[in-house]
Amino acid sequence: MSVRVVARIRPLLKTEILKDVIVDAAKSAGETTENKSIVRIPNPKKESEAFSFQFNSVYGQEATQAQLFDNEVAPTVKHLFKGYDVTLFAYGVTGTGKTHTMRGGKTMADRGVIPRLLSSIYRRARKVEKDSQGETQVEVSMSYYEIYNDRVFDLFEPPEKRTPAGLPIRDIGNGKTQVVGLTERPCTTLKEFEQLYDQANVNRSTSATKLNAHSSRSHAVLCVNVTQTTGDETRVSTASAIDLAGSEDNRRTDNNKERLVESASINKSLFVLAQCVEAIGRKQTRIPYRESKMTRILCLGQNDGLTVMILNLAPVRSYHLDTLSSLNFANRTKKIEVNEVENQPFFRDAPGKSKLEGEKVSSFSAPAMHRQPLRSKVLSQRNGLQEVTNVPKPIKQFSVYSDKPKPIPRPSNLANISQARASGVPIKSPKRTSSEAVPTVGRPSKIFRPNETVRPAKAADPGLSKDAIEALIERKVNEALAERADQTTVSNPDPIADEVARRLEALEKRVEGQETERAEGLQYLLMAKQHQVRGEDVSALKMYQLALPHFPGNEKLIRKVAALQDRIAAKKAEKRSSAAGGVPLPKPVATVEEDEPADLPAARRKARTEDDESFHQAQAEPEPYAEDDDDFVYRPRTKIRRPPPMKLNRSVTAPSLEPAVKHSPPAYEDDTSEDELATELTAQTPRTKQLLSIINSKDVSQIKLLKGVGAKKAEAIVNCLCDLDDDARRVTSLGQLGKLKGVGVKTVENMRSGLGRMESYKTQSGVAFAMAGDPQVYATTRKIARVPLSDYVMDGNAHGLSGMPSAGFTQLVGSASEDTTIIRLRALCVMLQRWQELQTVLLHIDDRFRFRCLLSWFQDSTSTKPRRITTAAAAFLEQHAREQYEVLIVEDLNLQDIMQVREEEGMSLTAAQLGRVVDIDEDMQQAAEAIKKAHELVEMAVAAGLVQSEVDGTAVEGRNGEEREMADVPAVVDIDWQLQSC
Ligand SMILES: Nc1ncnc2c1ncn2[C@@H]1O[C@H](COP(=O)(O)OP(=O)(O)OP(=O)(O)O)[C@@H](O)[C@H]1O
Repeated sequence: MSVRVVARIRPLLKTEILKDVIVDAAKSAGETTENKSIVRIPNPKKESEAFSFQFNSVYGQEATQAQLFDNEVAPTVKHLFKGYDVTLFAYGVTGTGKTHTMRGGKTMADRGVIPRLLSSIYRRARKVEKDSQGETQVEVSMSYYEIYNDRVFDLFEPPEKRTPAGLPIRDIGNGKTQVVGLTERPCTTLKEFEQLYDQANVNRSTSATKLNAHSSRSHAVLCVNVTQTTGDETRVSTASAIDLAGSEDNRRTDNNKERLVESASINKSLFVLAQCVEAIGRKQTRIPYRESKMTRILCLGQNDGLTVMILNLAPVRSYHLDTLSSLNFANRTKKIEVNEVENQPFFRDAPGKSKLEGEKVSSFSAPAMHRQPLRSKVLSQRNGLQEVTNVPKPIKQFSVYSDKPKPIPRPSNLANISQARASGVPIKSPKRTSSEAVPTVGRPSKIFRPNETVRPAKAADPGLSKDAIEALIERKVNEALAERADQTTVSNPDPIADEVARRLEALEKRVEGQETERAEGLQYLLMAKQHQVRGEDVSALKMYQLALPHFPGNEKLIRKVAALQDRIAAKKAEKRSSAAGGVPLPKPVATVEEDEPADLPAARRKARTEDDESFHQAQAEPEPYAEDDDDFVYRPRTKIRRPPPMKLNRSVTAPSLEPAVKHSPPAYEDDTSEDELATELTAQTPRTKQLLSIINSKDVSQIKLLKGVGAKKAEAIVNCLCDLDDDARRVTSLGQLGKLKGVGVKTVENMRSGLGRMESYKTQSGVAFAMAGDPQVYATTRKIARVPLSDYVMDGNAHGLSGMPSAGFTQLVGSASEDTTIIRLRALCVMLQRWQELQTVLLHIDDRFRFRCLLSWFQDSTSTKPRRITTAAAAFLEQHAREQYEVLIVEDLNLQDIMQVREEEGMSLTAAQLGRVVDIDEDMQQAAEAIKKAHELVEMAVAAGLVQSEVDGTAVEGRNGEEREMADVPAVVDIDWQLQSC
């Protein structure tokens, strides 16, 4: 079933006047009832013409809250009680009435969808209980959180209690995600709900903007869990009501810096949502839902349920283009097919079936957000869907009518587009040319993202990629076989086979289960630490206890828990005795961290506050949950403080081989053990892991490819490893590696720096980290940029560079001068290297003039910049400009030039040319084969050990591990060289 899309046109506000109204609701031809299903809006280029968009229902200005609820939401409640999940979400530009629709006002008539929904749920719950004569019991609980600046915050927690990094989300398999550490509140009556809901809404981030006095600055997600229990059978279903923040055009909002930051984040997430919807519409295999927390969490209709999208529209001219853009989005959304799958009841005693039990185990009181990513409909598991299909069926095909219908020439190329535009024919969903084809044919920004069939999505496998697992298993088998071959007596071959089987089993178990468990444990640890820093010992203890099962038998952790328990007990006793006027008890020796006494001298308290703040800040910077929660790495405090810029490079990306504690004297006695604990428990970085696995492969041909290691040294290393005792034949840390004969600290650093320098993009935030291993490039870039480093390393946002444009963008690209803009962009381009991030930056350029100069700069093939980015950026700018500034494209841009560049570069791509010529051609179908072949060859080259694949698969290092020029890292590096090698 498709997502049900209903549009609602809000009434005029006091500041708006009737003559500005341009949007209205109309009946579709042949409609006999009062129902309206068409939104009409004039063509911005030709007012006499109107576009008509058809949806499931359309509510005009006069529509009441009750009408909307009764017609669109009330019918879903009975399905909720049948076990289907229901998702309702409001989408629209800022100030169009989303919050009014979802939350509404305080009077009975003004109440929005959410209070009405709850009221309806309670009513139905009572009915179900009554009808079953008390045999069925219904419990209602809820969780409520917001996604603010791409971080998840529990709205039941006051803002001052929030951790800057927000709550982590993690994948829990099957494409579902879970918000870890979310509060779930039972609410038995409507009154109780209202209290909780109102209280939580106070915590929601709202601010006044020019377009809305109470603008929501976050996406708010309310999950209402309905649990029906009949005897041993329990059925849980969830209604999610989502009030998305509205996109906003910053030229109209006059936003200040803080609002701009929020706005950037909102716009980005909505853009990603649009991309997801588009990707689904195009049936692409890769849906970019991981690029924003909102899309990661949200799925339209939780995919397995009913989904209603309420499209909020403003009726007036000032929103004209925004309204068109929303209508186009809704148009695409409507075509998304979702599965309607009933949540199966489970039986309390049946092990492994309990959804509730599962939740209890996996997330302490955490109501899980079980959602799936946006995806195309696969196969419906049509369990008892009869009821659901009774919901009024959406109209199958969305159509746009024009009052004066004209044949719309489908532009086959850019010239046609110009023609079409010149003739005034609307192009609502402009056909992308090459830029569109990029994702379709798997022109991934990370070119070594393996072929789906070869190496499935990394996301599903937080610890090791499937290839790595395969390789590991193969290596294990080989090791075992080699050991067997080494044996002089083959007296007992069976035990060896058993041994291999056991080891493989253990390995599989570790890879499949324990890696995930460990990541979860680490998350608890991090949260514990955060609580502890805030002096919340009880919560910290709870987190440590939750972490315990993930690190069974870890003595330090056990000691930590015991110390905290002692300390809490001592505190209680102290409180009691001071309440009784007695002498305070002495504190236990094994305290973890001193609580801040009330009478602490002000200066000291300040120092500590600052310390804590910097800690929080430091935590927020590398964003341990950032971007890819699966690759979670708990970074001990000593390592994530931001050192001065130049030194930062070395200290962060090239971790010293010395123990972490040496770097920073512990503030408290126990902090040392904290860090040691963390060090002990944490995995090495992916780069270190990769290095160690190469060393442990004992494969001379692989080892000799490491930077600074020739054939001789490689042999020496392997000999040295083979000389070790059986047990110690593996190197498990950089320290151990450095101690091998002939390998010093410097060699290790060399080896490591030769591997995947792009790694820093993935795990750290900010451009500074991108510059990490290479101070020279960093210095040059700074020089080019002529802006202070601080502008680049702004706020350590979860998505690294995506934080940068939001916070520092106005300084960077906001300059009025064309030259400065380009110089800065050039610097950014050199630094970013990754299309994804650059795209985010470009998105913030909503100015015709800059669009034009940027586009021409990107098209200028003589300037030094990565070709991959150049072509992609040019295509992107074109596309974006086309949507936003159609006229600009037609009038101002030299399309012939673009065509020529493409023709020269892209038309006859071959695998061998890919190294130099990348991307964007008019006919990607042709190129697709070549690209696919090239990828396969690269895979082969990597597998054959001829080249080293980077950790995150972004680029490939040369044979000698030498660094590529920063400005010259194309999507496929030296493919022709690799081909020769192959
Ligand atoms: N159907 C309606 N009837 C009466 N007033 C409405 C209606 N819809 C919206 N409004 C008014 O319009 C203004 C903006 O609405 P609202 O705050 O709900 O917009 P929004 O889309 O949630 O904006 P943002 O995305 O900025 O949060 C408010 O003053 C609200 O009361």
